[in-house]
Amino acid sequence: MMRLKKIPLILMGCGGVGQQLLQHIVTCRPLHAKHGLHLRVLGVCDSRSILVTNDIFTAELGDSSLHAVCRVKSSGASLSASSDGFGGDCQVLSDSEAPRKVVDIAGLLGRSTGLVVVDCSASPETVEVLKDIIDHGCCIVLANKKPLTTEMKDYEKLLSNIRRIRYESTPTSLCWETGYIDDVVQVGAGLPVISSINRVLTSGDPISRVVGSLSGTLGYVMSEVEDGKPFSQVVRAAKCLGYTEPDPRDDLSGMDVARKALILARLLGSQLDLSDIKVESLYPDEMGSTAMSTEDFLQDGLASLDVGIAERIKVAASNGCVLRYVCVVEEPRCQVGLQELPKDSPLGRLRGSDNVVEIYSRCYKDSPLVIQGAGAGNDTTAAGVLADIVDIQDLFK
Ligand SMILES: NC(=O)C1=CN([C@@H]2O[C@H](COP(=O)(O)OP(=O)(O)OC[C@H]3O[C@@H](n4cnc5c(N)ncnc54)[C@H](OP(=O)(O)O)[C@@H]3O)[C@@H](O)[C@H]2O)C=CC1
Ligand SMILES: N[C@@H](CC=O)C(=O)O
Repeated sequence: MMRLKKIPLILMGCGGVGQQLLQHIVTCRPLHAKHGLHLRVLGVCDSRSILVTNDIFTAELGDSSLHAVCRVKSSGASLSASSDGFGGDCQVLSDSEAPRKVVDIAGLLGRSTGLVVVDCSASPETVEVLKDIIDHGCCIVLANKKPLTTEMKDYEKLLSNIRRIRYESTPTSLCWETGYIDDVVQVGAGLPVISSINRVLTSGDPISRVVGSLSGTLGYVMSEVEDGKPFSQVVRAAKCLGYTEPDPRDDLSGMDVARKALILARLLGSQLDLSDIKVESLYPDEMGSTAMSTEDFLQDGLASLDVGIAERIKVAASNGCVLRYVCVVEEPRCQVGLQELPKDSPLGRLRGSDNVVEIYSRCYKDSPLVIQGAGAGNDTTAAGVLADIVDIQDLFK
């Protein structure tokens, strides 16, 4: 019988994307087994706790425990509130014990069996854990953009020891690996953005400009409002479809796109910080997170934006154009905001939550390298994250 290669894994963040990832892992068991692979989930964290197997060396959370995690989290409860329902050989640790446990496990497994820590949270706080665990030689796979878009020194730390980066996604789902076995780093998931950028760069072809529509939410919102639907209604629909960030203001403020732009700019060698990026917000400061809750924003605030957005779209249409939220990375400039674009341009033709990225270089000067495809959604994102994990299997014995 074929020996299964086992990849130990801890998941941080078990919301829309994290739950879908657990479901994909369970569903893909037979497929992975056929390829001699088994993903051994040792622990799952939410914002307050970790559910972890009692024996990290030989045991794992069984599939019935993973299903139970999904049931608990989709009901909105905390893992810590449901400690009895996960089966026998595991425990729930809460508060500061949870991140400490992840780092402890990384210390025990990083340089023996290896360990992948997957960040499917939307939290800026995980960066501290991630910096510690890469020191232990672990791999990290990120759906969360925040760890790569904090201070430059954090970014440099996370990318220390990089020999290779691959990126296969909406520029969001990233896979990192450092220090383990081969000092290799990979980034990846669905659309081949970073791997394409890297191929261009390593061939000595300097990239002068990257332009794209990188928000599934804003792409969907703009094309639906063009079709006559109210802005507030389509933003709520985008949230239900799993396109938006947990607080959709992260999308509507342009900050989520700015983070993607920053990841691309840093990949091209720029030393920019988030505050250096010119960002256009689609709502006023008075509707920010310090002024109102997400629920109030969705229920009451959003509707006040309907008329203004519809008017801007009408003006664009009268010029034969559509509105697209565009990201431009062109040293020393990096900016994100709405632009009026011809309907038949690559960005103007985009519909729904698709993303498109155009890469301009010496070789791709007049005719850019164009990468396009589905840009948001829990299923697509989780599938990309899973592909990233499987992609680094050669780093495990
Ligand atoms: N949806 C999409 O199309 C895409 C999403 N992404 C990214 O995926 C990430 C997850 O998105 P989504 O699933 O929608 O978000 P959710 O808000 O649904 O889930 C976030 C999860 O992270 C947990 N969490 C919060 N803080 C921490 C922490 N410090 N440590 C561990 N876990 C924590 C939350 O816990 P609790 O349940 O206790 O609140 C929750 O389980 C985001 O960063 C997003 O940008 C990337 C590409 C596409
Ligand atoms: N909220 C994001 C999800 C992926 O990063 C988007 O809409 O693109």
